[in-house]
Amino acid sequence: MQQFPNDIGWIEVICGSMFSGKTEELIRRIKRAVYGKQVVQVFKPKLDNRYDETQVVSHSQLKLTSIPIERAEEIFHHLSPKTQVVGIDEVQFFGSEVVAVCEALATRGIRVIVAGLDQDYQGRPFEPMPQLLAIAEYVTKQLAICVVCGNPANRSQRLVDSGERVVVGAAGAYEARCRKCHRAEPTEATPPQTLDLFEH
Ligand SMILES: Nc1ncnc2c1ncn2[C@@H]1O[C@H](COP(=O)(O)OP(=O)(O)O)[C@@H](O)[C@H]1O
Ligand SMILES: Cc1cn([C@H]2C[C@H](O)[C@@H](COP(=O)(O)O)O2)c(=O)[nH]c1=O
Ligand SMILES: [Zn+2]
Repeated sequence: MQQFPNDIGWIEVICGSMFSGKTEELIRRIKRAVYGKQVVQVFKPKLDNRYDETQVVSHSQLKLTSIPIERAEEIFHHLSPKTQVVGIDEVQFFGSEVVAVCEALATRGIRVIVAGLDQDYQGRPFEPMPQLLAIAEYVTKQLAICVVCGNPANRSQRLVDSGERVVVGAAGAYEARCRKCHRAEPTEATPPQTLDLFEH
């Protein structure tokens, strides 16, 4: 009989806008799994080389070692038979095949935790997130803070002039905005708050 790492697997989705804390939440869950002596592997798309080639890095500089891959199926080439938890960051950069990969991992008894954008810069559902939300057992929607008005933000405002859906970037290229302040077309950056309460 085939041996599964856990009695049962499942899929957890952490979604939301940019700067909403998806990566921080992924790192928190992975850390807790490691405290629990679970065998963990984390993957990220090679495309996301903003802060580091191999590490998953949050906007607040929390870091986690990961395996960079181009296509979701590569997870099976790297997967150790003992792995109990698989984390995937920036899941929106994988094609629709990541849905079947997550499903297969969960069916094998693996806890799958994926983090990614639910909307693109125009506020449209960012595939494959809608499909992942449909099949997940657990869904967490994170909110950032709108940099224009201070309300909860569920959208990512693009600041660079491009109509391509995929444009890798962080602060300077995007900012968090609520639905009232968000514009589907790229806009200028919101001027920063002049009062600096934090030491650098
Ligand atoms: N407008 C904002 N709202 C909330 N957090 C922000 C904002 N701008 C920067 N941050 C920082 O981003 C961190 C979240 O980073 P991260 O987990 O990488 O987000 P995500 O993966 O959702 O883009 C916050 O803890 C905070 O330090
Ligand atoms: C909205 C939007 C974002 N992106 C890119 C920009 C970043 O590289 C990632 C999101 O990173 P985060 O960890 O959620 O901050 O996605 C994009 O390519 N297209 C978009 O529409
Ligand atoms: Zn706003």
